[in-house]
Amino acid sequence: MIELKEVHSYYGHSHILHGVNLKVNKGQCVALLGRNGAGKTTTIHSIAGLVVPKEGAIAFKDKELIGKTPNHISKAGVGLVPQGRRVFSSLTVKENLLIAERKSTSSEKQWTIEEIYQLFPILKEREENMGNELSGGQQQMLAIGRALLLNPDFLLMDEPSEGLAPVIIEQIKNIILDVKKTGLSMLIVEQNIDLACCVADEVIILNKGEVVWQGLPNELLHNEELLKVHLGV
Ligand SMILES: Nc1ncnc2c1ncn2[C@@H]1O[C@H](COP(=O)(O)OP(=O)(O)OP(=O)(O)O)[C@@H](O)[C@H]1O
Repeated sequence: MIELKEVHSYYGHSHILHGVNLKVNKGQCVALLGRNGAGKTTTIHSIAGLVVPKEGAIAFKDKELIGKTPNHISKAGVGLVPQGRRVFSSLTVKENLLIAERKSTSSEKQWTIEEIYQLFPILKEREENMGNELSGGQQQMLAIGRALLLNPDFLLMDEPSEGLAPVIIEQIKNIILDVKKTGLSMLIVEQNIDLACCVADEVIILNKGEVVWQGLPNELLHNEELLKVHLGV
């Protein structure tokens, strides 16, 4: 589905990604973990076209993404649930969803607003509320709903649990599992190791812009050394 080969990304002269290699297969959910500043968001932004890598290759369904605009990459089928949700605060829930609705020519699944409401019943109840009247968890649901309405084949999620209470994180975890059941391929950046290991088929650890470990969630959870050295647990 998507493969990054030797990706090098920079902010100005700061060299952030030092040859990242990773692959997400069709229907697979991969979690990207690492300490603050490891380069997780930069990796996601390099795929979405928000950062343009200077070297390397990103093949998505056999087409090269590097050099394409974020709009082109989105239309090619890559969805993004950004860090901090970024819902439109001065639009209602329904308006936030309506502006995201788009027919896809590539995706097998065509999401409707009604299906988003089935996934998140609370959004239906709040459909006339403004974006800034929602709780953090509800905003996260809206951000995921908006991304799904663009009918992606591959979804990037940047820290979906950030700043949320444990009970809401549990809900988000179940939602990610529900979305996964639809067959959508996903790459999820997370600080919450339990959430990541519960939803992911495979885990990748980044450190200083390089992949330092890759394996199964269970292998990570039983590797105290790895947890301590790279994740500070
Ligand atoms: N816009 C920017 N300009 C300059 N440097 C940046 C910019 N955004 C991020 N960086 C730097 O790039 C490095 C990687 O940041 P990135 O946000 O990718 O890390 P992360 O692993 O997602 O961390 P976090 O968990 O804190 O979000 C950090 O050293 C950060 O300070």
